[in-house]
Amino acid sequence: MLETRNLDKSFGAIHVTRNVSLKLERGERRVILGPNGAGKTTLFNQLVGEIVPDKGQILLAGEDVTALPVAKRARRGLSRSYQKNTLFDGLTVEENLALAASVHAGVSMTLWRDALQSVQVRAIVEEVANQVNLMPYIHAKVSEISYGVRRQLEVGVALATKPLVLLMDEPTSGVGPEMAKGFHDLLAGLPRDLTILIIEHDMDLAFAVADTITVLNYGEVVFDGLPEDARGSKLLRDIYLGAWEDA
Ligand SMILES: Nc1ncnc2c1ncn2[C@@H]1O[C@H](COP(=O)(O)OP(=O)(O)OP(=O)(O)O)[C@@H](O)[C@H]1O
Repeated sequence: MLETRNLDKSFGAIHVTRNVSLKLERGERRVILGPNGAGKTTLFNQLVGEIVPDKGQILLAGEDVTALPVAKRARRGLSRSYQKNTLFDGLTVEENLALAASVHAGVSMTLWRDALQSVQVRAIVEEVANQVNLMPYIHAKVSEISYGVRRQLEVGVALATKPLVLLMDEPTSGVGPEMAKGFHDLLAGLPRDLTILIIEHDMDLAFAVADTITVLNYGEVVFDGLPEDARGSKLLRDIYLGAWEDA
């Protein structure tokens, strides 16, 4: 569903992505691990089209999207849930979801309120709000909801575009342990045919949700395989996981 072939990127003398080849099957949930500065976010930026790779290819559902700009890639089904806040504070949870859904549904709007008049948009909003447990906050303004609920809404906004592939950059950063556990439950409730790629620093969460794990170091893939093999690998434990588990 999502594939990179020999992706390579340098910023001047810094080689940040080194010959990265990944292949995610439909419905696969993969976690990307790696120390600070390993090149995880830079890889994501290339996947969504914010950064152009120097070499290599990116394929989405079998089609080469390497040259496509961000918006066109998104329309093909690649959606990113941002670590930075991309919500409209003055609008309600429902309205934020409706705006994202209207883009997918191709509903034309002269006013943002028009989005909620569409039956198709309303159906997506309801479905997504249930999936990410936002019903209790549906009429609250974004400025009134907690940080943790905002993070849920960011995932909801990404889901409302009905993606084939969802990219999440540290979805639990800055939330407490209880919220992180809630996020695990949230992921468990998402459609099994949705392909998900997550950058995650919380090791427990990473091992709990991942079908597969990729470890990056200095921009290079140093491990690609099953979580149980990542846990069992002495090299990885010593270099990456050990240090984090002891922290
Ligand atoms: N636009 C840029 N220009 C120059 N160097 C950059 C740029 N973006 C990233 N880098 C460098 O590329 C390297 C990889 O950064 P990146 O943010 O991708 O790592 P990361 O694995 O996501 O780290 P973290 O876990 O801290 O978020 C770092 O050395 C960073 O300083």
